[in-house]
Amino acid sequence: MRLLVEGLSARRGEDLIFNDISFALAPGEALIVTGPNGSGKSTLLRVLAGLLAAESGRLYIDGGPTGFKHPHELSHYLGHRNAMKRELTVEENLSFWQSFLGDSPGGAGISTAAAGEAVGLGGITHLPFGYLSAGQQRRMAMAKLLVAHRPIWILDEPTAALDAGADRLFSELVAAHLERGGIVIAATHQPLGIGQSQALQMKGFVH
Ligand SMILES: Nc1ncnc2c1ncn2[C@@H]1O[C@H](COP(=O)(O)OP(=O)(O)OP(=O)(O)O)[C@@H](O)[C@H]1O
Repeated sequence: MRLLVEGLSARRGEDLIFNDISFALAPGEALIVTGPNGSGKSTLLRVLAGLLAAESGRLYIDGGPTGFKHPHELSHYLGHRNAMKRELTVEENLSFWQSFLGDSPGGAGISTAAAGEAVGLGGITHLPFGYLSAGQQRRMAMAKLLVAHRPIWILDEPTAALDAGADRLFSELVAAHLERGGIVIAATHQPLGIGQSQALQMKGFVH
């Protein structure tokens, strides 16, 4: 399976934020998206995740699983926000995402308890999400990536608010996903420590 992006452009309001972006990612490959604030990294990721419509271009899967309409059905999206309800426990939040997302063909997510363990917070999944510290909340948002199988991980500033230990843990989770033949697209201002990857430098407005 390959993820192919050809001539993608996107508009926000009146402005063309980026134009003619193309890349191809095979299993085990990562794309790191960099660029100054406002250069369009989040916009690109949201288009890839199916949350925003592209102005032009296309995004498709070559080979691999069938029976889906858009690549976002094969993708996890971790945005700036953690997408968890503060009043629900961590366990309830992860269970919601597990059943809402379901597994893509070709794999299965791990249990919510195992995902809590995997991000180093196994003992506190019974707590309301809102009780957790900012870094713990981000770790739990990462656990969401593990409870449902999705071969493509789209990550927007995944390590913001993380301490050095969590940074390392996150690199390990991403590396393991790539080793299993996953694909990763990450926007970041800091290195993710995942070895070889493709790079895309966003420039900002296209006039
Ligand atoms: N809903 C919107 N309507 C109009 N313009 C928008 C909208 N959302 C974002 N923009 C503009 O699109 C541009 C790209 O924003 P985007 O969030 O993609 O940048 P970014 O590279 O991810 O920035 P950062 O590094 O600060 O997260 C910015 O100039 C922003 O003001």
